[in-house]
Amino acid sequence: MSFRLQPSPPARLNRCQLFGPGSRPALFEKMAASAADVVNLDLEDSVAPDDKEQARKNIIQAIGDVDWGTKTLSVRINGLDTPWWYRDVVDLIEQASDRLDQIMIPKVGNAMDLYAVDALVTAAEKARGRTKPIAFEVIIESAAGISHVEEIAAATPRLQAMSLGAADFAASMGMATTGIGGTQENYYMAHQGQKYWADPWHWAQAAIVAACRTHGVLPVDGPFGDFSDAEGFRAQALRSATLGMVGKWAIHPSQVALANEIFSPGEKAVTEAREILSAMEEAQRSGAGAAVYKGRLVDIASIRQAQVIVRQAELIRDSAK
Ligand SMILES: CC(=O)SCCNC(=O)CCNC(=O)[C@H](O)C(C)(C)COP(=O)(O)OP(=O)(O)OC[C@H]1O[C@@H](n2cnc3c(N)ncnc32)[C@H](O)[C@@H]1OP(=O)(O)O
Ligand SMILES: O=CC(=O)O
Ligand SMILES: [Mg+2]
Repeated sequence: MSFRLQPSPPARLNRCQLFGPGSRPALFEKMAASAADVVNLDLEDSVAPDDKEQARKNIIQAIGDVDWGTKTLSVRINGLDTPWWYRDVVDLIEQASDRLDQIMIPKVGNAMDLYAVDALVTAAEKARGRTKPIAFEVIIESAAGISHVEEIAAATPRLQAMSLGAADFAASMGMATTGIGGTQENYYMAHQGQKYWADPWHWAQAAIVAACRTHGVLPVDGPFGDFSDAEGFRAQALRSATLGMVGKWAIHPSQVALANEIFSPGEKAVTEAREILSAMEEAQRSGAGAAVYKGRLVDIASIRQAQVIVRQAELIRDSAK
């Protein structure tokens, strides 16, 4: 056990991040009215090169005009390998209202990428006299990004969340797929004539969760492209939640309720968690470090597990007030 305590991530809900292209302003009110905790207005890959400037203007206008309620309002800027990103940052900070909470930076490859964006954001914020600092979310979606995931997670105190971008990640890694996330037909083990499918995203997700938990950042699962496959989305999201991720993207409104359901602990889980905490309080009062709950061992580590569930339930309850 390190003597350094694991930092807590930002205490905000991030069960679902709903995306929409900045070039489709007709979607903005619908995104604001959705049940997603986070809205990501996109300037990057869902916007064609000829539409970039207009999309930027649409987004800047909408940040001030639309009632975004209590959502975390985020804009995905263009990648650092494009001619658009610095203008995205400067125009957003100089021209958008202070309602903007976060900038999402795609295809981050190392900590220096974040240093560069941080420097630009810091200067623009000072020039504008902006008092609410812009938060960052990054997308890990390249071989370089996953190789440097820990230094990226530690790169700046602005960093609040980190997502896995399965589409670009697969491309960068040279994976033999055109799907966006989910089960991959050819990724299986064969045993006694049966196929057993494995999860090709698992190792990258686990690396992201570990880096995020080490540095107090929210780990998030990215897109699931086949929005007609609710069961596939559910299976992917359940695996992510089990690994420690706090939420998942929605690239279509039909995925929002699913993500919210899966990343909200159910009543049974919350009741069990509270009962474990009570059982442990009881045990500790009598000087014991362990107890039996429903026929199984619970100990001091069980308190920490149960607290994860109870804290998330309380966050959801408080956000509904
Ligand atoms: C790999 C990555 O980088 S993923 C992240 C970037 N990608 C994106 O941002 C894509 C986001 N999603 C979209 O652009 C769209 O949902 C699409 C293109 C996938 C499908 O769009 P459509 O063909 O309009 O979808 P569909 O007809 O099923 O829409 C149903 C309803 O939901 C609305 N809707 C569609 N997408 C969204 C959205 N992202 N947010 C809110 N509402 C939406 C439609 O306007 C429509 O509303 P209506 O019933 O009032 O008419
Ligand atoms: O940006 C997201 C991705 O999957 O690529
Ligand atoms: Mg991408």
